[in-house]
Amino acid sequence: MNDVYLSIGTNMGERFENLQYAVTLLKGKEEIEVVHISSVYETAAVGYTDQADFLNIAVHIKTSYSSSEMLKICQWVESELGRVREFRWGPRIIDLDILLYNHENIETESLIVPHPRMYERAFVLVPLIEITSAPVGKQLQRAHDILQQMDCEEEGVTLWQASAELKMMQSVH
Ligand SMILES: Nc1ncnc2c1ncn2[C@@H]1O[C@H](COP(=O)(O)OP(=O)(O)OP(=O)(O)O)[C@@H](O)[C@H]1O
Ligand SMILES: Nc1nc2c(c(=O)[nH]1)N=C(CO)CN2
Repeated sequence: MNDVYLSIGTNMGERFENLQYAVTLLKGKEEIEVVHISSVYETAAVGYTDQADFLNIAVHIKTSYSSSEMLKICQWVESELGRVREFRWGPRIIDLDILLYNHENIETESLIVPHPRMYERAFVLVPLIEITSAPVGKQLQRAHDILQQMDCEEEGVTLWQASAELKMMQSVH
């Protein structure tokens, strides 16, 4: 089984329901076990800043899918929620990014892992580190070290809901 960390973000429509639906779709796949879901964080938009705040979570899954299959699953979830690609870093009903796939470094035309911008994004690092009690491996240790230097409030990341409802959806409660 492969250990995979995903980042999920949304800033359109019913944001919490969007997160719930995305996790439900992942859980519905026989090849995916949802091990941990972070609390929900409200985060100021990064990149293109003239848009609504996001809700962000990180999810740890175990899966037999390869990394390229996992990318397809993420894109399938996005399309099931009706995501329309408008412009880079623009508003979105849902966005699933693969942060880490085991300890692998992957670089293909369609997939780069670790996610190339994850280490500069507090909205990724805060939920990610929350669900990794011991940062095992170089990549998580780096995420942990960078986060220690960040001022989360200044970065616009605040706890929105330590969501029991979402936590109920993970296999370890
Ligand atoms: N680790 C990754 N996770 C998800 N998509 C990736 C990854 N690496 C490369 N991609 C590619 O990035 C493409 C664009 O993704 P997307 O439109 O979600 O970008 P974005 O979310 O707007 O920006 P960002 O990549 O900065 O998060 C996808 O079609 C996918 O092939
Ligand atoms: N706060 C926040 N900002 C973003 C996000 C996101 O999920 N949260 N996703 C982006 C593209 O991946 C660009 N900017």
